Formats: sequence, C-alpha cells, structure tokens
Amino acid sequence: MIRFNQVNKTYPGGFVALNNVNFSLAAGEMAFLTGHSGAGKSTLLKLMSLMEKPTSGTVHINGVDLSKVTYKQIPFIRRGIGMIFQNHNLLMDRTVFDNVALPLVIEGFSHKETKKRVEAALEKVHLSSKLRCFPHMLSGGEQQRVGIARALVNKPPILLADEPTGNLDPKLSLEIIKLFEEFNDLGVAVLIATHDLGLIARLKYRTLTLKQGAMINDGLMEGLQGVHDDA
Ligand SMILES: Nc1ncnc2c1ncn2[C@@H]1O[C@H](COP(=O)(O)OP(=O)(O)OP(=O)(O)O)[C@@H](O)[C@H]1O
Repeated sequence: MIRFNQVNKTYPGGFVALNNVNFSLAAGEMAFLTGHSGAGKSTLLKLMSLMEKPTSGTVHINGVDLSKVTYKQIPFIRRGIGMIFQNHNLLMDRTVFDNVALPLVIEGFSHKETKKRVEAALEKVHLSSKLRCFPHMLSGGEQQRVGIARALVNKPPILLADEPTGNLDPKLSLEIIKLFEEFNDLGVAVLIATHDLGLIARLKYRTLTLKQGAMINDGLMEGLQGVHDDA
C-alpha cells in the first residue's frame, strides 16, 4: 500500500530532511508517525502525495512507483490518498455539504451520486444534522470531522493525517482517532503524523519515529524519552 525503499530527501540548499528511510504500511494497517519538530514528518507525507520528490530511493503508493508517474497522472494518484490537515483547510464561504462534495465535483460525479455519497460520508462522521451549516457555525472538533468526511468521500484506500488533533483537547482528539479506527476497520490504511505522545502512549499502535530525518524506531513505543529532545 505504502512502501519507502532507501528514501533520501535533500532540499535545495543542502538540508537533509530524510536519510535512508525504509518502511511499509500494508492495506488496512494503522500507524502513528512521530518525531521532533523538523524531523521530517511532513516531508515524508509530501513525498507520498507527490508534493515533493525524493532525491534518491523509491516510494510506492497503491502499487505504483511514484518516480514513474507523469505530470498528467498526478491527480489520479492523489485520488487514492485522503489527506487531513491540522487546520482542515475548509472553504469558509461554502456549506458543510459543499465542502465534502468538492472532491466529487472535481471528479465529475453526477448530482444524484454526489448527494448520496456526501450524505453517507457525513453520517459516518456523525454530522448528518449539520449539512447546511457553514464551517464557522461548527466547533473545532466538528470542523475537523468535516475535513475527514471530505478526505474520505471518494473512498481512497489510504488516509494520511498531518497533526489532525493539534488544535483539539484530549477528549476530542480521542474522538477523532476513534473515527480513524472506524475507517481503518473498513480497510483504509491510516498514517497519522503527530507530536502528541500522550495519544500515542494511550493507543498502542505501531509507531514510526523520525529523528533528524532517520527512522529510529518502528514498532510499539516502550520508552518515549529522547524522541523530542532536540525539538
Ligand atoms: N521546501 C523546503 N526547503 C528547504 N528546507 C525545507 C523545506 N521544507 C522543509 N524543509 C526543512 O526540512 C526539515 C524537515 O521539515 P518537515 O516539515 O518535514 O519536519 P516536521 O517533522 O514535519 O516538523 P514539524 O513537526 O515542525 O512540522 C526542516 O528542518 C525544514 O526546515
């Protein structure tokens, strides 16, 4: 589903953001990605979504070697990945329905099919009653759930989340993770980049840890000391 093989990323200017990263995430797996600020978490997510290219090494997503993807094919590859961000990037002048419908409108789905899918996605994130609301009428946790519905409305097999609980209190954070678990139970592979060591410690999922661009841990976290030392 996701496979990194000897991946290096050096940004123009010479900064080494990723150093020989190897890992894979199978279909239906769920894992955390953590590490200090600047460790390379966002860079790793950007390589998967074709926002950046590796300097060397290969990245496979849904069986496709991304180095072989042409410019024209990029939108098709991206459709296989749902992305969720800390600030959820909702369109504030559009309703909840329109925000969630956006990926389907871009893909050219009929109005009838769009309505069916948007209603189903909003039901999954428990927001059916808020369909006609504008984002400013919702709480932070509800806005994040709209972002999740939008990311998953076209049923991608992979979900990538970059600090999805960054602005939320512990209770709401857990609710968001529970939603991810529900999608994971349906077979979606989920990778969650987070600084939230409390969340990681409570949930006992596989945890990939980056330190200065190198993958220093891959597995359940036992002791978390040292990971965020150089933050
Ligand atoms: N476009 C760029 N050009 C040059 N350097 C960059 C670029 N993007 C990121 N970097 C550098 O690469 C390093 C890794 O950045 P990255 O955003 O992947 O870290 P991160 O682990 O996501 O950090 P944070 O938790 O603070 O978001 C940082 O030192 C950053 O300054």
